[in-house]
Amino acid sequence: QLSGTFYSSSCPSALSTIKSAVSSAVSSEARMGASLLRLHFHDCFVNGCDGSILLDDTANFTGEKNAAPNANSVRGFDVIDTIKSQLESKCPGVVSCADIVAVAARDSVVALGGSSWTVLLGRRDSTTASQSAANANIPAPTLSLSGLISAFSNKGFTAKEMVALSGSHTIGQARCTVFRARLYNENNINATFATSLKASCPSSGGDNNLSPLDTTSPTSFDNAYFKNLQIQKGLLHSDQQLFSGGSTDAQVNAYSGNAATFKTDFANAMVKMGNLSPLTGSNGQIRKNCRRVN
Ligand code: HEM
Ligand SMILES: [Ca+2]
Repeated sequence: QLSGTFYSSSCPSALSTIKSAVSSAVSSEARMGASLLRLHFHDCFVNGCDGSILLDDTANFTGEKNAAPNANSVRGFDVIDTIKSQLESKCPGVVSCADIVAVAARDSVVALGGSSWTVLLGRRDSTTASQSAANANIPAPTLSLSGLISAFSNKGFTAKEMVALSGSHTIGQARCTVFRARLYNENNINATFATSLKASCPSSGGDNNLSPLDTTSPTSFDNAYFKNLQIQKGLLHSDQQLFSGGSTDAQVNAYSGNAATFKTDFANAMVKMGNLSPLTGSNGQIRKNCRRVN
């Protein structure tokens, strides 16, 4: 139902406009590429890729921005706003916020060295958002391997696709508060790695201090994340679960040994993620401002 050429006559410069804005944001701050990728994930896993995560809370509306997985964590909203205002001047009322997020995620991965994919377009924007669905559907870093497999299976993904998508953690940062318990309570962590992380993530305090999810190459979309898992250098509990003597060890080994396979499988899984229940036709709307309904 979505189509790669959806804007080719209604807004021919849509894709190039998004690409330039993402390139410039990522050259000012490489981490922004990671943040934009995550924004698309957290949009799509909550009632589909409909821009719901972009809606601001108001006095009489509670959206997803303050859900537990998003609060003080998800970022990139200003970049999306900049792109939206550029597109509203070029082609008013045409390009949805949900599509901007989907294209920005792809352009971010490419800007940091990942493989490209064709983003199918034509998603429309929601007029609602669900904090409770965000809390329920976005996987937590405390999940076990079976919990991770179920969370993705609930959205139609295989365990193999879950491993590929988790390879997103080859870029970006995480706050001390989400990995502290792993540093201080777990045994399947490289001792030198744990000691060095403890310097910026004390047993109490420093909750917002950041560490890279991929200690080797946090601004390069490569397969170093999987190599780190093999030596117990996963940052999150959930990361290390993928290589912990269970059913996904073999896939981690495969991606660790073959970066090209990882990048191809990742790109294919991203197309699938981008197809999660989009609003099309006359459902939803094209927001003028991504932060509020029209
Ligand atoms: C497998 C289950 C997953 C869990 C449990 C998980 C959890 C997390 C957590 C806890 C953080 C750090 C948040 C913070 O410090 O506030 C994070 C960051 C990140 N996640 Fe995931 N994630 C998962 C899958 C994914 C997927 C599927 C994607 C993308 C397709 C993704 C992309 C990212 C990126 C790029 C960052 C870094 C963001 C930044 O630096 O701004 N994650 N994730
Ligand atoms: Ca990397």
